Amino acid sequence: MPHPRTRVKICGLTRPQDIATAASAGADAVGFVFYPQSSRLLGLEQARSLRAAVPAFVDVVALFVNAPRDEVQAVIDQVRPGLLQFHGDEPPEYCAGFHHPYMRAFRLGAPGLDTPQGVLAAAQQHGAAAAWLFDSYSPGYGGSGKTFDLSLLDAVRREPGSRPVVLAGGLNAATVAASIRDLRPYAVDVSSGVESAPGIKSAEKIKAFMRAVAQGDGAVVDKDAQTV
Ligand SMILES: O=C(O)c1ccccc1NCC(=O)[C@H](O)[C@H](O)COP(=O)(O)O
Repeated sequence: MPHPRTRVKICGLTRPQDIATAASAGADAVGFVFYPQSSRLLGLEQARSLRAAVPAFVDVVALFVNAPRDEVQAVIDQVRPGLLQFHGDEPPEYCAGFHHPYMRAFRLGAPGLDTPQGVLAAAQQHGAAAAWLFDSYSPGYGGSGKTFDLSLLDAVRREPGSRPVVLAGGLNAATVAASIRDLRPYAVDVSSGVESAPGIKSAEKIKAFMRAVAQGDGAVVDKDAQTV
């Protein structure tokens, strides 16, 4: 059975032309960052305007870090993301409380997330999530371009009840195909690796990244179709 196509989310978009490039290159989702300390931060009006530039069949993911509930709700109401991404220390009840599909991010290498069993235990608390996103630990929470040791996902990969795995953290066109071959994630997520400057995406890097994902998918066609 063929390996299902790896989905791609491109995160941290701030310009309509980058959304157009991502969509025409085949990205499945674009990420809008609502973390005030981020260089990719969007205001509500800017996000509404960018949302209007997202074509049909491309999902919008709204990313938060420990945000007040009313800020998340305002984005849900006004930007209409298909998926929320919680990238901080949000507990399960908070994440589920919006009654909106969400993805919980885990920053691997942080205390408690530095062993495969610790990672699995943390992720299993979020069994209601639509997906689990695994990123590298960085003091600034995410979008750092840092990688993590993939063996930290060993217990998650062996666990039959796992949620779909989104691989993030330092991916780029030179590395993503090998990561797909090794891990076979449901989706990959990239930000820094397709940028020319923070928040400014490079059309060439986006296209190269999408080509490399297709190469990674092609390399696993004849193997066991199991994905995480
Ligand atoms: O992009 C940010 O500035 C950001 C800030 C706070 C939390 C998360 C953030 N970004 C997350 C992402 O862009 C991706 O989900 C992921 O971390 C991949 O980033 P990168 O390593 O830069 O490819």
